[in-house]
Amino acid sequence: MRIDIVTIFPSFFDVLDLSLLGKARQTGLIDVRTHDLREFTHDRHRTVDDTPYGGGAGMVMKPEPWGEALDSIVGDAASDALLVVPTPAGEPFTQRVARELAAEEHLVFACGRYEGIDQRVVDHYAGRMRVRLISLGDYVLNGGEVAVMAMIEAAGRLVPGVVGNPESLVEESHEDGLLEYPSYTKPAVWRGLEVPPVLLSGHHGRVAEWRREQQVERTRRVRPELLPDAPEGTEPTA
Ligand SMILES: CN1CCCC[C@@H]1Cn1ccc2ccc(-c3n[nH]c(N)c3C#N)cc21
Repeated sequence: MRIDIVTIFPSFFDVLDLSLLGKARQTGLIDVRTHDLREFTHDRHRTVDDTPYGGGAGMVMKPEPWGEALDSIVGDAASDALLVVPTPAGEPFTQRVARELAAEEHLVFACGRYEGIDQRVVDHYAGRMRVRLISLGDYVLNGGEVAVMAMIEAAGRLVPGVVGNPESLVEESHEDGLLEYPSYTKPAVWRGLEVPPVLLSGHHGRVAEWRREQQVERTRRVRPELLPDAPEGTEPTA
């Protein structure tokens, strides 16, 4: 998988050199390239924003630098790459969307700032490649970088070979539609708190049954709307 990120804060993504994704980069499983949008400006001040047509507060990101930056990545014709634009106005980012991104050969992320990117950028590239507007959640960030970091981590870890033990991906929250069960490790008693005895029983069947029950109970308490039989409009009971 190749990932290109266009941003005015390229160093924000230096952290991707660490941990699992760092190893995936070193082994060539994931090729991550950052591009400084200001490198595609031509004025002395390296301007990337301007006042909004129609008035209003804030600034809007100019289309010209974006066009030059994205053309430098996908060329000036049709492309099989997927352009992902993080925005509060996008489709919700879920584990299903993470799986869809993980299946892509080439992802291009456009990190906006200010009030966002001139709409014509999305409209222009929608004519030559697939474009998805995706929201990290129902709250407002100052730009797309945090969202892109989360999307890259959530999708990158699903790329075959990135996580050592693929089995560990199966029993995670949201992977099977339910929240994950509680986990414990040594010591068996800590500050008077004991590990649930079934986990010390060595009976794999009972452990599996207990873990499933914990998943359902936790999901019903915290995110009942995720339960397969949840009626429309279900609210958390926690
Ligand atoms: C604050 N400012 C005026 C209101 C509109 C947003 C703008 C800031 N901003 C600029 C580019 C940009 C991209 C993503 C997000 C974003 N916020 N919340 C999410 N779940 C996001 C995603 N994914 C925010 C962004």
